[in-house]
Formats: sequence, structure tokens, C-alpha cells
Amino acid sequence: MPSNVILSINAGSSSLKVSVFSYHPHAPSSSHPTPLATIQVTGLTAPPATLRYDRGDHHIKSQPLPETDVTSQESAYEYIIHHLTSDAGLPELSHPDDIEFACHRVVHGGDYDKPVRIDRDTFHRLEELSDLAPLHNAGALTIVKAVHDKCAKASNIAFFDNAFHHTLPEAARTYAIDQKVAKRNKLRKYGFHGLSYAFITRSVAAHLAVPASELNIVALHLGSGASACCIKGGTSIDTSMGLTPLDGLPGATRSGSVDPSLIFHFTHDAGKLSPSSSKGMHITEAEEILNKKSGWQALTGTTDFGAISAKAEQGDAACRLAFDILVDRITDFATEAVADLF
Ligand SMILES: Nc1ncnc2c1ncn2[C@@H]1O[C@H](COP(=O)(O)OP(=O)(O)O)[C@@H](O)[C@H]1O
Ligand SMILES: CC(=O)OP(=O)(O)O
Ligand SMILES: [Mg+2]
Repeated sequence: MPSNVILSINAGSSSLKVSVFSYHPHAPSSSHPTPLATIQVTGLTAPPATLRYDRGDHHIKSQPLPETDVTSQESAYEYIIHHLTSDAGLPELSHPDDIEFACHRVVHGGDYDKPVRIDRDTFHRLEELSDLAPLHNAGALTIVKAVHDKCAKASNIAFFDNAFHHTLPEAARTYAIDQKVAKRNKLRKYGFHGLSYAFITRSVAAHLAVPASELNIVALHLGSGASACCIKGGTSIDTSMGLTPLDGLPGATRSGSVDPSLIFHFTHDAGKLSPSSSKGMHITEAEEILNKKSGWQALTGTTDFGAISAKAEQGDAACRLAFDILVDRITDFATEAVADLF
């Protein structure tokens, strides 16, 4: 009997979220896969990480994980696969070979505007984009590799977080820099969280009972990474993230938009390679500081925005400021975006 489990895998900057579906190879093409379970490890940047597991309509467990066990997207994936294949209540997935398709959210897909099956060539192309999504692509690719190495029958498919924004008008996606250099190095606004915006567009249109092509909204995706998107006629016409997910709204460890010359006044080492660079991913001190040592972490000492909002309400000044900064930046984007909708 052919294996028939589909995994949907979202390697976020602070979490790994996996949904398990079953799929009947001979079912009509109009039928949808059946959801079996969801499992997630959250709080990777605010240890201890937490496991949450739901099977069918049942919440099975929520528990903190030992701090040493799960510290990265890669170790979270190993933990999750072990957990799923050991669960007697989920007989459809009792061995990694039961997985037929592993569908990965890949944050930076460069010029790809549609999902692709990942082969050696696409894997290398996505690896080359790792420098442009330093908190994301490399982690997702370690999971692609784990599936390739350990799930004999699975195909890896990449779904790109920037693809929804391929409709950005030229003026919105072009930076005011030398266009020869921009074109050669593919320096433009890509935008991210597109899988989420595509879902929001479908869901809001269904809720309002209007065709997506008539939907005009400003949508927000607020998580460890935060962004906003202006959606006109169901398509993205502007979004707050840019060449990389660093641009736009601040996030858990990200500064968001700052004056581009600020970093040279912050440190004289801005252009040096950071010690956390690896053979496959080159990160300067500037990128390290702005991606990993800024945002809510730098302002309040935690990346947990739930805790920040609670403390802000209790009068904690640093948390109040962090909260107000987020509101200020969202309001800036939304005000401009609403004007673009008319
Ligand atoms: N109810 C809430 N109120 C405020 N912040 C929340 C709430 N629920 C989750 N968060 C915050 O959202 C962040 C996690 O976002 P998420 O999108 O799941 O992560 P990732 O970027 O890894 O995908 C954490 O900072 C968490 O504290
Ligand atoms: C693109 C991005 O920032 O994703 P996440 O919110 O999962 O970190
Ligand atoms: Mg996310």
C-alpha cells in the first residue's frame, strides 16, 4: 500500500510547527487531505521551549521541554518526528517511511513565485539565499535534509513565503539605488509572511462571502517576526518587510527599519564577519546585531511578547515602550497603506 501522509512544516524564527494530514492517492482531485494532528515547539528564543500536541479534536499535551534537548529548528524537528512516530494513537505515521510529501515553508525563495519540488539544484539555490534570511532558510534546509536522509519515500516540496508578493508594483519593490548593481545582485523588496497573507486573504474573503479579487485590506502578521501587508483586489501591493525579513516592523530579536547608516555609529565592527557565521552562511556583525540582538529582546530582556504586553499593562516602563513602538510602526504602515487602497 502506498504511504499517504503529508507533513506541513513551518520553521519560524522562534518555533517549529508541523501539521500531519492523510491523503488518499486515488481520491478525486477536488478532495482535501484529512487533518490528523498538529504539533509545535514554540519559544526557541525564550527557553524553556514548549511542546503542544493536538490529535484530531483532542488536545493531548502542553509541556515545557528540557532546555538542553531542543534549542534549534533542527533539534525541534527530530524531537517532533520521534514524538509523532511513537504515538500509538497516530497509526498512520508510525515510521518515517509513511511520509509521502514533506511541504516546507521556505522564507526566502528569491525569484521563485510558485512551490517547487526540492532536488539537488533547488536545494543549492535555496542555500545560496540563506544569507538573505539568516534566521530562517538554513534552519528549514536542515529539515529538508533530515527528511531526505531519513524518510526513504518522501518528496520535499518548498512553499515560499515571498511568493505572494510577486505582484508588488515596480515602484514598491524597487530601492532608489544604482539599478545596475540592484539588478545584478537582485536587490529589491521581496516581502515575507506570504503564506500567511494568502491564507488571510482566502479566509477573510470566505468570511465576507466576496471573491478574493474584490478584497481590499491591510493585514498584519504579528509573531516573532512581524509584518504588515496592503492587499488590493486580493493581491499584495505593498508590504513592510524588504530584501530580507529584517526590514519594517521590529520583532522579537530584530530592529525592523532603522536609518541605514545607524549601524556604523552603533559599532565600528559593522562590516566584520560575525563569529556565528558558518561555511554556508555569512553574517556580518551588523546583521548579527540587527537580526539577533535588537527588538523586544534588546528593549525588555525577553522575546515573549505575551509577557511584554502583560507587564506593559502592569506599568513596566520598558515593556510599555516596546508595546508603544510596535503600535507606532504599525500605525505608520497602515495609514499609508489605507491611502494606497483608494
Ligand atoms: N496572545 C498573545 N499575545 C501576545 N503575544 C503573543 C500571544 N501569543 C503568542 N504571542 C507571541 O508571538 C510570538 C511567537 O510568534 P510565532 O509567529 O508563533 O513565532 P515564529 O515567528 O517562530 O513563527 C511570541 O513572542 C509569543 O509570545
Ligand atoms: C519571515 C519571518 O519573519 O518569519 P517568522 O515570523 O516565522 O520569524
Ligand atoms: Mg511564524
